Amino acid sequence: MLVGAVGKIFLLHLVFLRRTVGESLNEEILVRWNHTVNLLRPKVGPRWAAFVSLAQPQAQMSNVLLIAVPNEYTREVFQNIINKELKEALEASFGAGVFEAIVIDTSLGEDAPSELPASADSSETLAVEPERESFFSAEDRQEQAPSSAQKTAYDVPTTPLSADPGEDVRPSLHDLEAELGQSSPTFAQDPAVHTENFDRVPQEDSRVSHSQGEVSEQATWESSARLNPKYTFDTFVIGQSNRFAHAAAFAVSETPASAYNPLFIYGDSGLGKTHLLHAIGHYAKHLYPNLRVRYVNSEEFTNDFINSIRDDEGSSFKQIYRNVDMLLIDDIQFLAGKEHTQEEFFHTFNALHNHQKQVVITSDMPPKLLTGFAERMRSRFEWGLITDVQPPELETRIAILRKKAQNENLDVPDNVMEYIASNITSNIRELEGALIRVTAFASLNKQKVDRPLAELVLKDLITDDGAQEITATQVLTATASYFDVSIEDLQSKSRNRTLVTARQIAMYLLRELTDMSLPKIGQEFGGRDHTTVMHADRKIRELMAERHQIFNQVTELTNKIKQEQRTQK
Ligand SMILES: Nc1ncnc2c1ncn2[C@@H]1O[C@H](COP(=O)(O)OP(=O)(O)OP(=O)(O)O)[C@@H](O)[C@H]1O
Repeated sequence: MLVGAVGKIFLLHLVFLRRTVGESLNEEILVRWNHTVNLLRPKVGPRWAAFVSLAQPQAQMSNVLLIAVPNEYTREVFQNIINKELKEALEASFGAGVFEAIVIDTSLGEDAPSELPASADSSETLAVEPERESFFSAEDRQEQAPSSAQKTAYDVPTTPLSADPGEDVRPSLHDLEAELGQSSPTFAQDPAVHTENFDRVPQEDSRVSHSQGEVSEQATWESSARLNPKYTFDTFVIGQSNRFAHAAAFAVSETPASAYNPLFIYGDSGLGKTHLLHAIGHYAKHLYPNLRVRYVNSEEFTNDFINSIRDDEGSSFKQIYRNVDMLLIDDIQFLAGKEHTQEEFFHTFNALHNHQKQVVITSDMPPKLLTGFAERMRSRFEWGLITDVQPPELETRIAILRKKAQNENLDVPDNVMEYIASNITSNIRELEGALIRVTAFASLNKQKVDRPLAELVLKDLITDDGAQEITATQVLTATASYFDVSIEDLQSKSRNRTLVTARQIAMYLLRELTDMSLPKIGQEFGGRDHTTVMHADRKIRELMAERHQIFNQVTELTNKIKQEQRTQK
């Protein structure tokens, strides 16, 4: 009963959030936020008041208020310099027990300062306590993060706003409205406040260091969390299509098992679900270094389960999956119809949930539409928060390409990014693939990247393919015939040089041209591990920019597969 009620409350939150995030922000939150801002500005003084006006409330979920700020630096200011004042103002406006989750939304202010003002020794306008100032280094951050011994439920306030329905601890909206007055400006809407102060911010001091992307790739991947170092919040571009999912993911990392449990993210292939899942793990581990996080694809979960039965090691399976603080499970749809694995997952889920451990799930469908799942399983998926990711709109696609180019040190003019982003619209993996091809071709031929070159390279990739899907069989058949080998050869364990290349190219093409997950692709090659597929994918991407032959082989094969697909329509 209680559980059902909790589920309903969270679903109501979802509906509420949809409204607040997707359309207009709930008026009550705005009023309370304006009140917060009014309290905060005089307390923090002119230097930091300008930062306050850059923030905007996004939504309130239970006792968590999501606040968006334009960049990491502003977040640091909120979290470390004016945090005490913020908490007091929030309490006065939203009531006791409400705490903030601060997310970054770059669209909020491109002019916002991204560095610490040189003269900002903090003593000028706000008496900053030494320990808060010291938060400006990554090491300090680590030191201040709670150790597992100190933590109870990750040290987050646990009193939800509505903990006791009979006792509303919030100040009344009426009081706040009265206090604010009808004509009181919303600071976030006041352009004068946005620009005020920032012109004089010197561009120096890089003490704000973000270590989450700096961890050694090998070390991280090999750790039990199994997180891909490239998939962090830093590398994730926020747009209209994923804003809500990002905010929810962020809140979960900041307050595991407190904000929503489970968090269920669904959407079509290649739209960033896996990326968000890994980002949650990275950031949660960054904030709580002792947190035990485990990322797993549902197919690997199935394999682990089956192997544990085969090897009579059920207890070690339970040990692995039930002794985590955060389970990140990808592509849950692959458990469809797998009765016994589902049963095991059901118990794993219950064990974790009952012990206030966070579960995050991704899927290609919302829980209600997941076929092949027991009802009790689906209803559990609905206990927490459900959110989707949509295909990104043009601006976000361009921003993703820009970020990708920046991360990989690729020099790509704007009009080329626009061309790619205008033509590849529904899958971010394909978007990235197109960018790689164009830059690889330019590098191989020592040409500069420009629009005619992009059109030439992508002429066969950018076609109206209709809804027809490319299948694994098509890719394997085409690759085998191209290299004059058999499909069995591709699937074999042979290390023959030609076969290794052919196999890796086939894996790369399956990744780029189909919706198949890494484990699923591995299965097509005699049950190889998903990390082998990841390795092949990365290797071919690199080789395409280094070796003409590989670039040509990949391009010719892609064209061949696409042509076949068109003739079949
Ligand atoms: N908003 C984003 N910002 C930056 N990169 C993104 C974003 N969304 C997706 N990507 C990139 O697109 C690629 C595909 O994303 P991802 O694997 O997370 O998709 P997915 O939804 O999990 O797909 P599938 O369901 O097929 O597993 C990844 O390289 C990821 O980093």
